[in-house]
Amino acid sequence: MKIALGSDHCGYEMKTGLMPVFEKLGCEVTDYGCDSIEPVDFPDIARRVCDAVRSGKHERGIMFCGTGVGAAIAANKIPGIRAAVCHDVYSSHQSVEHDDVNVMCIGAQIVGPWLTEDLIRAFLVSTFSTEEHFRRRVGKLLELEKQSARELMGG
Ligand SMILES: O=C(CO)[C@H](O)[C@H](O)[C@H](O)COP(=O)(O)O
Repeated sequence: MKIALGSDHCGYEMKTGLMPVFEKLGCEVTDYGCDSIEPVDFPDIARRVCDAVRSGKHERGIMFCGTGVGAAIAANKIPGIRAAVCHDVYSSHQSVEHDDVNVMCIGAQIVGPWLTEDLIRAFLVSTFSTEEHFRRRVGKLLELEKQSARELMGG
Protein backbone atom coordinates (compact mmCIF):
# COMPACT_ATOMS: atom_id res chain seq x y z
CA MET A 1 0.00 0.00 0.00
CA LYS A 2 1.16 3.53 -0.81
CA ILE A 3 1.22 5.71 2.30
CA ALA A 4 1.71 9.46 2.70
CA LEU A 5 3.49 10.19 5.96
CA GLY A 6 3.82 13.45 7.82
CA SER A 7 4.69 14.86 11.20
CA ASP A 8 5.37 18.07 12.98
CA HIS A 9 8.43 18.47 15.20
CA CYS A 10 6.73 16.60 18.08
CA GLY A 11 6.08 13.59 15.88
CA TYR A 12 9.30 13.63 13.89
CA GLU A 13 11.25 11.11 15.95
CA MET A 14 8.39 8.64 16.16
CA LYS A 15 7.83 8.89 12.41
CA THR A 16 11.46 8.25 11.51
CA GLY A 17 11.75 5.47 14.11
CA LEU A 18 8.85 3.65 12.46
CA MET A 19 10.41 3.42 9.00
CA PRO A 20 11.51 -0.22 9.55
CA VAL A 21 7.93 -1.05 10.54
CA PHE A 22 6.56 0.37 7.29
CA GLU A 23 9.18 -1.63 5.42
CA LYS A 24 8.20 -4.80 7.30
CA LEU A 25 4.55 -4.17 6.40
CA GLY A 26 5.48 -3.85 2.73
CA CYS A 27 4.35 -0.21 2.50
CA GLU A 28 5.65 2.23 -0.04
CA VAL A 29 5.95 5.42 2.01
CA THR A 30 6.54 9.01 0.99
CA ASP A 31 7.46 11.42 3.77
CA TYR A 32 5.92 14.87 3.30
CA GLY A 33 7.88 16.39 6.20
CA CYS A 34 8.88 17.69 8.54
CA ASP A 35 12.55 16.79 8.32
CA SER A 36 13.89 17.61 11.78
CA ILE A 37 12.85 18.52 15.31
CA GLU A 38 12.87 22.23 14.37
CA PRO A 39 9.38 23.58 15.15
CA VAL A 40 6.93 23.64 12.25
CA ASP A 41 3.16 24.14 12.05
CA PHE A 42 1.13 20.92 11.72
CA PRO A 43 -1.49 22.47 9.37
CA ASP A 44 1.23 22.96 6.74
CA ILE A 45 2.20 19.29 6.90
CA ALA A 46 -1.44 18.15 6.97
CA ARG A 47 -2.04 20.07 3.74
CA ARG A 48 0.77 18.19 1.98
CA VAL A 49 -0.15 14.75 3.31
CA CYS A 50 -3.87 15.17 2.60
CA ASP A 51 -3.34 16.58 -0.89
CA ALA A 52 -1.27 13.49 -1.66
CA VAL A 53 -4.11 11.25 -0.43
CA ARG A 54 -6.99 13.07 -2.13
CA SER A 55 -5.10 13.19 -5.43
CA GLY A 56 -5.01 9.39 -5.38
CA LYS A 57 -1.21 9.33 -5.31
CA HIS A 58 -1.39 7.56 -1.96
CA GLU A 59 -4.14 5.31 -0.63
CA ARG A 60 -3.88 6.49 2.97
CA GLY A 61 -2.09 9.00 5.14
CA ILE A 62 -0.54 8.73 8.57
CA MET A 63 0.35 11.80 10.57
CA PHE A 64 2.18 12.26 13.85
CA CYS A 65 2.05 15.32 16.07
CA GLY A 66 2.25 15.72 19.85
CA THR A 67 -1.30 14.54 20.56
CA GLY A 68 -2.64 13.66 17.09
CA VAL A 69 -5.37 16.22 17.72
CA GLY A 70 -4.01 19.17 15.76
CA ALA A 71 -3.16 16.94 12.80
CA ALA A 72 -6.69 15.48 12.80
CA ILE A 73 -8.36 18.89 13.04
CA ALA A 74 -6.29 20.19 10.13
CA ALA A 75 -6.79 17.07 8.00
CA ASN A 76 -10.56 17.11 8.50
CA LYS A 77 -10.72 20.62 7.00
CA ILE A 78 -9.55 19.22 3.68
CA PRO A 79 -12.27 17.93 1.31
CA GLY A 80 -12.24 14.18 0.80
CA ILE A 81 -10.30 13.52 3.99
CA ARG A 82 -11.71 11.61 6.93
CA ALA A 83 -9.11 11.72 9.68
CA ALA A 84 -9.15 10.24 13.16
CA VAL A 85 -6.91 10.17 16.20
CA CYS A 86 -6.35 6.46 16.84
CA HIS A 87 -4.73 5.51 20.12
CA ASP A 88 -6.28 2.07 20.54
CA VAL A 89 -6.34 -0.93 18.24
CA TYR A 90 -10.14 -1.15 18.06
CA SER A 91 -10.54 2.43 16.79
CA SER A 92 -7.64 1.92 14.40
CA HIS A 93 -9.53 -0.75 12.46
CA GLN A 94 -13.13 0.26 13.18
CA SER A 95 -12.48 3.79 11.89
CA VAL A 96 -11.64 2.32 8.50
CA GLU A 97 -14.29 -0.43 8.50
CA HIS A 98 -17.20 1.82 9.51
CA ASP A 99 -16.12 5.37 8.67
CA ASP A 100 -13.74 4.89 5.75
CA VAL A 101 -11.05 6.90 7.54
CA ASN A 102 -8.20 7.64 5.18
CA VAL A 103 -5.82 9.57 7.43
CA MET A 104 -4.75 8.19 10.79
CA CYS A 105 -3.36 10.65 13.35
CA ILE A 106 -1.14 9.56 16.20
CA GLY A 107 0.10 11.50 19.21
CA ALA A 108 3.76 10.77 19.69
CA GLN A 109 3.55 12.21 23.20
CA ILE A 110 0.65 9.91 24.09
CA VAL A 111 1.45 6.41 22.81
CA GLY A 112 4.70 4.46 22.67
CA PRO A 113 6.34 2.91 19.62
CA TRP A 114 5.21 -0.69 20.29
CA LEU A 115 1.54 0.21 20.58
CA THR A 116 1.91 2.51 17.58
CA GLU A 117 3.15 -0.39 15.48
CA ASP A 118 -0.02 -2.33 16.36
CA LEU A 119 -2.19 0.72 15.64
CA ILE A 120 -0.64 1.16 12.22
CA ARG A 121 -0.98 -2.51 11.36
CA ALA A 122 -4.67 -2.50 12.36
CA PHE A 123 -5.29 0.63 10.28
CA LEU A 124 -3.53 -0.67 7.19
CA VAL A 125 -5.05 -4.16 7.05
CA SER A 126 -8.60 -2.85 7.37
CA THR A 127 -11.00 -2.06 4.56
CA PHE A 128 -14.27 -0.14 4.38
CA SER A 129 -17.30 -2.34 5.01
CA THR A 130 -19.69 -3.13 2.17
CA GLU A 131 -22.66 -2.91 4.58
CA GLU A 132 -25.24 -0.45 3.37
CA HIS A 133 -25.64 1.56 6.59
CA PHE A 134 -21.93 2.35 6.79
CA ARG A 135 -21.92 3.43 3.13
CA ARG A 136 -25.00 5.59 3.77
CA ARG A 137 -23.35 7.33 6.73
CA VAL A 138 -20.14 8.08 4.87
CA GLY A 139 -22.32 9.38 2.01
CA LYS A 140 -23.87 11.75 4.54
CA LEU A 141 -20.40 12.89 5.62
CA LEU A 142 -19.68 13.76 2.00
CA GLU A 143 -23.00 15.60 1.84
CA LEU A 144 -22.06 17.63 4.95
CA GLU A 145 -18.80 18.53 3.26
CA LYS A 146 -20.65 19.75 0.15
CA GLN A 147 -23.15 21.72 2.25
CA SER A 148 -20.30 23.47 4.08
CA ALA A 149 -18.62 24.35 0.77
CA ARG A 150 -21.90 25.81 -0.53
CA GLU A 151 -22.34 27.83 2.67
CA LEU A 152 -18.82 29.24 2.32
CA MET A 153 -19.67 30.30 -1.21
CA GLY A 154 -22.74 32.08 0.19
CA GLY A 155 -25.17 29.57 -1.35
O1 LIG B 1 0.01 18.08 19.44
C1 LIG B 1 0.10 19.06 18.77
C2 LIG B 1 -1.10 19.75 18.27
O2 LIG B 1 -2.29 19.06 18.63
C3 LIG B 1 1.44 19.63 18.40
O3 LIG B 1 2.21 18.57 17.90
C4 LIG B 1 2.26 20.23 19.52
O4 LIG B 1 2.63 19.19 20.42
C5 LIG B 1 1.60 21.26 20.38
O5 LIG B 1 0.83 22.15 19.65
C6 LIG B 1 2.70 22.04 21.15
O6 LIG B 1 3.50 22.72 20.27
P1 LIG B 1 4.99 23.18 20.57
O7 LIG B 1 5.45 23.90 19.34
O8 LIG B 1 5.78 21.95 20.81
O9 LIG B 1 4.92 24.07 21.76
